[in-house]
Amino acid sequence: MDHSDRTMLGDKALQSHGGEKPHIWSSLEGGPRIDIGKQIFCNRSLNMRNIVAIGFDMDYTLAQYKPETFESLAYEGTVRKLVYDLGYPQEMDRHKYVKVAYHGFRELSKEDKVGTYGNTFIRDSFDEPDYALIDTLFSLAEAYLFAQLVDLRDNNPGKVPEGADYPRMYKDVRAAVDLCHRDGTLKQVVAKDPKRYINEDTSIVPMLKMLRNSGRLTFLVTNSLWDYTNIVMNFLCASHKLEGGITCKFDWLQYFDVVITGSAKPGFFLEDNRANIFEVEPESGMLLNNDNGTPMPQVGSTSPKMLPKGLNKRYRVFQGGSVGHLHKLLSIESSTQVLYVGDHIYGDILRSKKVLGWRTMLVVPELEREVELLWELRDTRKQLRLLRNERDLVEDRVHHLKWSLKFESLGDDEKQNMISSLGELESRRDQVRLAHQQAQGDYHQKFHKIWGQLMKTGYQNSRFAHQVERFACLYTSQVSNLSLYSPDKCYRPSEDFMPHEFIFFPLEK
Ligand SMILES: Nc1nc2c(ncn2[C@@H]2O[C@H](COP(=O)(O)O)[C@@H](O)[C@H]2O)c(=O)[nH]1
Ligand SMILES: [Mg+2]
Repeated sequence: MDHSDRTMLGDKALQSHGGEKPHIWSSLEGGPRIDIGKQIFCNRSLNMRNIVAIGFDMDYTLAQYKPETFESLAYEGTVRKLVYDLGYPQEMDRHKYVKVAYHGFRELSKEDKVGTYGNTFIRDSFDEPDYALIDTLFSLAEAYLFAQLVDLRDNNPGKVPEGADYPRMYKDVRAAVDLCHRDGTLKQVVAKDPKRYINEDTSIVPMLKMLRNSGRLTFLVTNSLWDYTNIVMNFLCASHKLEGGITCKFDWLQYFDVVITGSAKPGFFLEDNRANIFEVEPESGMLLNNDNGTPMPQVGSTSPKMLPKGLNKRYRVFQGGSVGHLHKLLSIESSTQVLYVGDHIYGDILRSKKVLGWRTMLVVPELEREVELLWELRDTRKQLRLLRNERDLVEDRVHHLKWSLKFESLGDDEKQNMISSLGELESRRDQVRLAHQQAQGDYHQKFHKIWGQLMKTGYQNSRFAHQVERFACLYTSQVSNLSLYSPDKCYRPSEDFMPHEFIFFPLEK
């Protein structure tokens, strides 16, 4: 590994977020070298000095679920509901992949793809209700199961319940997944053994402490309800202490000025949302009426019900409400003073940015490997560009020869020479085209066997990348990457390039 490799990749050994000694910016070892997979990327300038409050989503942002256990839990829970409540058969093959242009597990031919989706590249038109968006990791089990049912219906139509066409099957899967999230199928099991389902991240507490020491307010806004939130946050913020035998049920609340559970995002971000807000009594989970965050007496009582003794009143937990309540509780004067970190481009990022004007940071766990691979495959990319340039060059020469043969008055010898050159060039063009296609396919498969690069569709940015660019001011692979940067950092976007400017750049080094 040469020096530039070390600079780009940083020192992994120093940055183990799951390890005992988290490496954060404010520690003595903290500094400018950051592993590329853990860097924070910037779409729009963001000066952290202007940020007064930093908020976090919980599920798949602070809490990263383990795919090998959590996704199986979601998948199996959903299958049980489909089989026992909705009459679907039990046998469904598990070990295949799906892709948008697949029908079940059958890849659509080019013609079928055009027939189904049209041949234009309209990134924004694939919206609900005609399309289902798989844009949160929670949706994976659902997408996989639906593909299995499509296969089952095509191959064994008699085995799916009568009248179950594709739309109905999707609705059934959706309903079963939804129920799994509401009736305890997932949460009861995770709550019993969080360590089995959620990654430990010992950087979270130091990150929150650093942000708070820098004078920032911190808050949590999650769609999960209080009982589950308390279990997950206890695990994330106190698991190492719990192992020492200390039970610290609400200690984690000290890291947040306000906690809002059951927030019903994205509706939460609408300023005209009239949802009621309730204060949660942490011990009992009881909901207390309040007036815009101010405690009020319950009917039959003359004084507001106070939280249990010993629980610092400064730490406040709520359920429901809207962004208006939150701004009031935190004394936020302008939306641009708030940075919100979430994993769901639609539920967390799009509305909060577009409607409200909050600054946003999207967490994309797949990005870590994607960025590392981009770095590892830089020579391959250079080869691809060379092949592409060669293909263009040969194609241009073929066109030119064909034109000359058609329109120039040529002597017999000259014409013969041109015809044989044309033959050679056409065969070279076919070779280069094939080599380019194969190299391009191999390159994409390095990222994901079926999907290829997350942020690309061929040479263009994917729909997901397009949304990230539009709505996420910052994006990164893990929430705790924030701990690797100064809390006063001024994030600046990279320079924009138009296609004509690439003429002047040498191929990547
Ligand atoms: N009722 C449903 N709940 C769902 C579904 N998918 C996810 N979820 C739940 O939402 C929250 C997400 O919390 P956040 O911290 O990311 O805001 C979590 O409790 C999930 O269980 C669904 O399809 N239906
Ligand atoms: Mg989330």
